[in-house]
Amino acid sequence: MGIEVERSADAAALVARVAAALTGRLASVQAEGRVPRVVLAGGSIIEELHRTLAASPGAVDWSRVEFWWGDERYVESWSSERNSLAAVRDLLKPLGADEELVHLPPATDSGQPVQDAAATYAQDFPAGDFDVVLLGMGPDGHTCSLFPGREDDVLSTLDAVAVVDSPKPPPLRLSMTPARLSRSAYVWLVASGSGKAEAVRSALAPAGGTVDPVEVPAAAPRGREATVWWLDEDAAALL
Ligand SMILES: O=C1O[C@H](COP(=O)(O)O)[C@@H](O)[C@H](O)[C@H]1O
Repeated sequence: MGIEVERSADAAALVARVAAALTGRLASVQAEGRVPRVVLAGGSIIEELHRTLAASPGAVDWSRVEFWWGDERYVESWSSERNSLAAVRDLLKPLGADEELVHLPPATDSGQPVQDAAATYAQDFPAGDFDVVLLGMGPDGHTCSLFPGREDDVLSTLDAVAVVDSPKPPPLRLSMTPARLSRSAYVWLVASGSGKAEAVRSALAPAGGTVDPVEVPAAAPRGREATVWWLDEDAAALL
């Protein structure tokens, strides 16, 4: 299935729109009597989204939502480099998430080597699909901790991989694979700013017409119902 594009005028309009879409989706899953399963991410625009959601929680019972992370930096649990620490502070605590439903990825204080930590991280994933996977994207086209040219990570059939030499610090990371991220009803990637425009073009309007997911990992995860790239005009400028 292809990637749908939703454009917003600027970063503020973008996060407001994604926040409204997410609260609507979660509320409708709850109206069906299910506990929604959401995968969170890190990165600048996603952190802005967290703060917007905390201020506009919508008609969602946030104590009845389950959370995972698409990737995590493998550092101490208290490190400010952790994606999950920012999300807990800015989103989950303000909205009253139930700690029992928050699946924090392992940290180095677990004492595990990073390869073992990746297996522990994956063991905590649900047997079924996610409802919404939220993704950010780096200017190089990486998403989660899936970096361009890392074929073993991008094409892995495992649910999660250990990244030992990330080109973006810190070097040790845990990441869901595209195979696992794609086990979701919806995959929503959010990108803002001119720094992401070239990566957006490479994924959505590539020279020659075909995208190599190994070179543009952000293009790899696909939702079972839909894959939507939510862009502001600066990020979409080269389409
Ligand atoms: O390292 C990471 O970066 C990406 C993108 O971050 P951004 O600040 O350039 O928007 C993010 O999606 C990922 O979760 C994070 O670990």
